[in-house]
Amino acid sequence: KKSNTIPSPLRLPVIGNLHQLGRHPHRSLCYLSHRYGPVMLVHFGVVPVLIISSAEVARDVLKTHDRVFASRPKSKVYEKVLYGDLHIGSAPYGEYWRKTRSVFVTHLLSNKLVQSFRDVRQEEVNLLMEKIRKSNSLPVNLSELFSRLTNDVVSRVALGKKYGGTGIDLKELTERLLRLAGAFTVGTFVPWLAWIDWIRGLDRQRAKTKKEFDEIYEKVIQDHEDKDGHGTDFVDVLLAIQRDKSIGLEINRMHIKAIIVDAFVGGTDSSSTLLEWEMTELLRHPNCLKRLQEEVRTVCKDRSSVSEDDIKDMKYLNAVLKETLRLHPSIPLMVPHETIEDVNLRGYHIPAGTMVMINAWAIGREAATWGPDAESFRPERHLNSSADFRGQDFELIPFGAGRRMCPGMSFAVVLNELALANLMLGFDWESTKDQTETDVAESTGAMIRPMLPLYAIATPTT
Ligand code: HEM
Repeated sequence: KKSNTIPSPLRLPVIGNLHQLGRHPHRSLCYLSHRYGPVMLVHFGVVPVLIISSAEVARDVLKTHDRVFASRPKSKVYEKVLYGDLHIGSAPYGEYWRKTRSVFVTHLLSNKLVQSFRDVRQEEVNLLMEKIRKSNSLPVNLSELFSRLTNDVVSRVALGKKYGGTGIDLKELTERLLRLAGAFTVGTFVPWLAWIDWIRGLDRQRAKTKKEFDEIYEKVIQDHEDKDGHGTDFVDVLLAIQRDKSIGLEINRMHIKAIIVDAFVGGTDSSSTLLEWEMTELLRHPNCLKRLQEEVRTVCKDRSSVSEDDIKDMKYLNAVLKETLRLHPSIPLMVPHETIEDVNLRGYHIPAGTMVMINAWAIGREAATWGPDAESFRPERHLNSSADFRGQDFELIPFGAGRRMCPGMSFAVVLNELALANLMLGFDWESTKDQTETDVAESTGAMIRPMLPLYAIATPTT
């Protein structure tokens, strides 16, 4: 039977392998997988977690056995800080998840709708450029500006306006929510130590934040109902779906709030983090920065801004995006999956109800696929390669793949490319530090951004 036992590092009583995870579990699990293989069982406290660390096995999980691996583990944290299983990201595989996800994809994030918010994106990117221009070549905090950009775009698309100046700071609240949702909770993995979370005050903070969120969204929905509008923002569309029961999904206020939170939680930090990593890597690699600027300036000769129509001709821009997503997937361990029935994976028996994590970070750095320079930032590698992040190529899965793949990918990519291209056209860039020192140290948590805020000096080109 030995050959059928899933390789697993030795574990300690009570804490299992938690002591081996360190500050950056995606890195520690990657190193462990070099020893134990791409299918490895570790224990987070008393909870067994299957870790997948190669493109080949990810294909088996997300394509061959996609349905079996398509559920999510139940999360007490989601119940305390968010709306539990009502979110698309946390709902177990089943009828509710299928229908809500279909609403999200066809009614909120269809290609047509993403296109219809084109003016919103262009206006917000223009505002970003304006703010940078005002920095007068002094160091500017790009992390803060990128976060403002993605929050404002999602806010306008989802809620119809930015809610700035109304005493409501959705950006601060979303950041707090993400921090609390991602904070390590002892009780999740060692239930009889849950009192530690209580002493740390985590439960209290989560309840408080949830209440604040709930009150704000209540007000937002009320505003929309009072207007009785038939607009196109997410709340309008969801209220219309609530009235018109023909799509077979009964939704109430809690569902609407949960879906709006999905747009904020899914679409703000992950997108601003991507811009931060792109600029971090470009500042560290001035040759790549120069090549990208040349491409953008050639395509947009004599113009002061880049439009979305110009992007399709920018091959190097797309290569920079892919290379950044390969080395710095915003959510390196993706969102945990759970098996809905027993399955045989590469000769190992995986029981129903097993938590599964796919290490997209490790997969993006596999030397077997990406070569000996897998750790280097080299966008050129994508120019003659067909590998894409759209869920068909398992060596590049920053948005996941299969049934649970990120439904917001197109939304994120179009804003990202527009913003980055404009930054390249409008400014010359200089790091505030020696280029080799520009920091690639990572934050902690489920979402990995640069540990320190990114500052740079921008000199307008016109
Ligand atoms: C750079 C930006 C983004 C990245 C890197 C990203 C990445 C991911 C990843 C890795 C997953 C989990 C996939 C899996 O479990 O297999 C996910 C799920 C999800 N994302 Fe994104 N995402 C981004 C932007 C967005 C945007 C803009 C939205 C919405 C406006 C969004 C909404 C969601 C939702 C709702 C899910 C849950 C899907 C489900 O469980 O069925 N994401 N995303």
